[in-house]
Amino acid sequence: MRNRKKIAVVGTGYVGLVTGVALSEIGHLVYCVDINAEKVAHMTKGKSPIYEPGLEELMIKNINNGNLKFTTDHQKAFTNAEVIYIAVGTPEKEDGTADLKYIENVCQDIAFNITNKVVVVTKSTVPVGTNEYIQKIISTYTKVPFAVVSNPEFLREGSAVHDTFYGDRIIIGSQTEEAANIIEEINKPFGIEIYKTNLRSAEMIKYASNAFLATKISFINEIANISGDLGANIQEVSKGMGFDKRIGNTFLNAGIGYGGSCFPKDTKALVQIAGNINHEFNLLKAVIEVNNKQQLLLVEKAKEHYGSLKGKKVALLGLSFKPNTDDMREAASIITAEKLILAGAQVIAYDPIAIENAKRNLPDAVEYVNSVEEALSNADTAFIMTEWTEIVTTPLSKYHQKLKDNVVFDGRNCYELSDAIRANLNYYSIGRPTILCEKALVQ
Ligand SMILES: NC(=O)c1ccc[n+]([C@@H]2O[C@H](COP(=O)([O-])OP(=O)(O)OC[C@H]3O[C@@H](n4cnc5c(N)ncnc54)[C@H](O)[C@@H]3O)[C@@H](O)[C@H]2O)c1
Ligand SMILES: O=c1ccn([C@@H]2O[C@H](COP(=O)(O)OP(=O)(O)O[C@H]3O[C@H](CO)[C@@H](O)[C@H](O)[C@H]3O)[C@@H](O)[C@H]2O)c(=O)[nH]1
Repeated sequence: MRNRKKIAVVGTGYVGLVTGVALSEIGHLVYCVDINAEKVAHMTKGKSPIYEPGLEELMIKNINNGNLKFTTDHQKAFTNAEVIYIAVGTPEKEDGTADLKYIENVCQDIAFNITNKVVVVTKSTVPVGTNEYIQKIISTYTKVPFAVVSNPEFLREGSAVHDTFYGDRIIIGSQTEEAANIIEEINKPFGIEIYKTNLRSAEMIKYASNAFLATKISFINEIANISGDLGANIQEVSKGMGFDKRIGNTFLNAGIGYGGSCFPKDTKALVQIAGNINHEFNLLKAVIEVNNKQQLLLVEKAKEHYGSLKGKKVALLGLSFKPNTDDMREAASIITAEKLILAGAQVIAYDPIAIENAKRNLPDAVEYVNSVEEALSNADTAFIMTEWTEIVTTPLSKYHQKLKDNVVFDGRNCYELSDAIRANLNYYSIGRPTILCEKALVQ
C-alpha cells in the first residue's frame, strides 16, 4: 500500500480496538497497546474481548496478513510510529467531571517512548481544552517534535464496525494544517465526509452531539409519558413527527431511557464543563433528570398494577444497555433489578450475550437462566429491558402460555398493541394505552 504508516493505538476498548482493526484493514501497520495483559494475550490469539458484530473476523484477517499486532509494551508500539491514537477511557468522577487520569498516563507513556516526529490523535471523549493539556504534558517530558489532533469518535456499540466504515462524518480538529492533512489522508479511504475545525470545536462537537441525542431521547420520553394517558400512541406520534426533515425520523424511540458508557457520563461532563465557565446548563440538567426517572418507570408501573411486588417472580429480559452488545455500563436493567429486589421481588434474568458481564453489575440475588422461555416458565410477570431480536421475535402467545400472572411490562415497545389484545395479555408499554384483558389475573 502507498503511504502505509506505522500507527499505534493506545487502549483496546470499544473505540481503540475497532479503530485499530479498521486502520489495519485499510492497509496500515497497526500496533494496539493495552496495559491489560490478559486482554492482549486474548487478542493476540484472534479473540475479541468485546462482543461487537463483525469485529473478530476482521481482527483475524489482519493478524494473519501481518497488519495488526497487539502488545503491552508502549515502547514497541511507539518506536518509529508516525501516528499515535489515544483511545483510553475517560470515565466520570463522583462529581460528574471527566476523569483524565488514563489520558495523563498515556501522555507520559508517549513522551518517554516516541523516537521521531509523530501526530498524537485523541479519539477519547475529552473536555474542551484537553488536547492543549495533552500537548503540555507531552512537551514537558520530551524534545521529540509532535502535533496534537482531536478526532472524536462517533461509533455506536453493537454497530461499531459498520459505523467506522460508513459513519456520517469524520471531525479533525487541529492547530496545524500539516497535522490535519496527515490525519485527513489516513481517513480518505473510508470515503466519509471530513470536516476540519480547530481543536476546541472538535472537542465540543463530540459533547454537543451526544448531549443533543440524549435530549432527543428525553424529549420523546416526556411526550410518551403524557401520550399513553391521553390515549395517543407514542409510536404514531414519533413517526408523524419524523416526517418533518427538520426533526428527522431517528432517535425518537421512547423507552426506559438511555444507558451505556457515553450518554450518561458525557451529559454530566458537559454540565460540569459549562459550570466551569459559570453557565448553568439547565436544559441538559433536565435531560438527565428525566432519564433518571425514566429508568424507574417499569418498576413503578408494576407497583401500581400489583400494589406490592413482594414475592413476585419477575423475568428480566435483556440486560445490556442496548441490543448487540455485552456492555452493561449504565444499563437500565441494573437499577431495575435493584429496585425489584428492594421491593421483595425475585429476579430471573436472561440476556443472549451479556450474562457474564451482568453478574458483575446486578445484585447477587438475581438468578440467571439460558433462554427467554426458561425465564418466562419460572416467572409471574416479565419486564422487557432490551430489544434483542431473540426477545422481540418471541411471540406474545408464549408470554400468555408461560407467565403465571399473564402480565408483561415492555420497556422498549417491542410489540403491537393489537398483538397484545389478540394474545389476551395484560400489557404495559411506554407512551401507549395499557391493555388490560378480562381474563388476565389482576391482583
Ligand atoms: N464505547 C463507545 O461506544 C465510545 C464511542 C465513542 C467515544 N467513546 C470514548 O472513547 C474512549 C474510550 O472508550 P471505550 O469504551 O473504548 O473504553 P474502554 O474502557 O472499553 O477501554 C479503554 C482501554 O484502555 C486501556 N488503557 C488504560 N490506560 C492505558 C494505558 N496507559 N496504555 C494502554 N492502554 C490503557 C484499558 O485497559 C482499556 O482496555 C472514552 O473517552 C469514551 O468516552 C466511546
Ligand atoms: O431512539 C432511541 C435511541 C437510543 N435509545 C437509547 O440510548 C442509549 C444509547 O444508544 P446508542 O446511541 O445507539 O448507543 P451508544 O453505543 O451509546 O452510542 C452513543 O454514544 C457513543 C459514545 O459517545 C457515540 O459515539 C454514538 O454516536 C452515540 O449514538 C441506549 O440505551 C438506547 O436504548 C433510546 O432510548 N431511544
